[in-house]
Amino acid sequence: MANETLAKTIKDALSTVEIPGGDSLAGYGGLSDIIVTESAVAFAISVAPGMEAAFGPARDGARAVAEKAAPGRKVLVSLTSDRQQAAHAHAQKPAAGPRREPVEGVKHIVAVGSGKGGVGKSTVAVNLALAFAARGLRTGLLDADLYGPSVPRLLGIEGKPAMRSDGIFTPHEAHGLKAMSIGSMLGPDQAVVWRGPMATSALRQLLRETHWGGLDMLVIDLPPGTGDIHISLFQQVALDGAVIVSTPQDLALIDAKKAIDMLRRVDVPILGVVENMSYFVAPDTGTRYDIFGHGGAKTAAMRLGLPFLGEIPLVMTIRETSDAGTPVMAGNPDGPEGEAFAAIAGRVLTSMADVART
Ligand SMILES: Nc1ncnc2c1ncn2[C@@H]1O[C@H](COP(=O)(O)OP(=O)(O)OP(=O)(O)O)[C@@H](O)[C@H]1O
Repeated sequence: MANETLAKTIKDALSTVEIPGGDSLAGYGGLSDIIVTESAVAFAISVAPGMEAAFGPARDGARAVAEKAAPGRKVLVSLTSDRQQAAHAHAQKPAAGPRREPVEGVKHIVAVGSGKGGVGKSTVAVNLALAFAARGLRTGLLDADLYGPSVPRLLGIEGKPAMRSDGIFTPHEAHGLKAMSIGSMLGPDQAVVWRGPMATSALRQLLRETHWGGLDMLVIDLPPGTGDIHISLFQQVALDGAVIVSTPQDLALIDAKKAIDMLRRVDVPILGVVENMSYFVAPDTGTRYDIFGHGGAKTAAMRLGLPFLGEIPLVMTIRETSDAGTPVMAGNPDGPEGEAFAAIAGRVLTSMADVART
């Protein structure tokens, strides 16, 4: 069935779902558009603050109806009270919110974030995960970068993950990692239509409705910047901490500081800062050039009292191997770039142990 036809079928079927007050969900003003992709169906139900519990049965009913109408697709239904979300996002210090729950079958979770896009956050996240795996840790990678999911390309994975009959995903496996990407749930250019609450809910379900199968470490590649998705993730998931990736340029550092500020406000331990594209190594001569004012992130980390985790040079091999779906840590772990990532992974583990002690 075409995606638009299926969206209409689901909308019609929602007329059988009752909301508090006795009306049907199909006619309710707080129901979002129904987004249908090849692998997923997503929609949001916005309710007035305080009405979440009352709408719980409607959400469950809506999910059941949509699952019946769209067998084989993951159904993501978010129930949100928009005003509260907005208040959380902009409050000086967001409320601790609901309990921070561990993820079943996952011992440790590390998020990788950046102040802005394009600084190499996904590249660092993937290679960091591979470096953990190389140390013998059972490692997973969750690509939460809704607006530029790059893990499928970086790991060379294609298609949607398998889903069990109970709706739980079986993650992809690549280079010894278990991997899930929000990208495999979206069609091309679809991120923009996923409103904040819907994206948040999709992410929560990806995290919690995947059979990770016993992991020592889960690395989450966050979307760039700071927003509702981050805050809701930080409020709901027990993270060991976050790694911030920045380039040495002043502007990237200003944004990185904003991300650090947000993490502090939501009480997420900051494990340290990685400087990516730290210096340029000429491919022909191997000569090193500090063209971006190398060292900016280290200085910033020291000023902010944060561990500096290491620097990664700007080298063509990193880009080429990533584009080919075999990141350096998978293809050439003993080369200089691989060693840099391995050293950073070691410092992240030390930092996690330090945080756990305090
Ligand atoms: N150290 C590096 N040397 C050379 N190229 C790099 C390096 N780090 C990242 N790149 C390249 O820069 C581009 C952006 O990297 P990446 O996708 O990891 O950034 P990002 O911060 O996750 O961006 P976005 O937020 O847009 O997803 C990619 O083409 C990647 O291969």
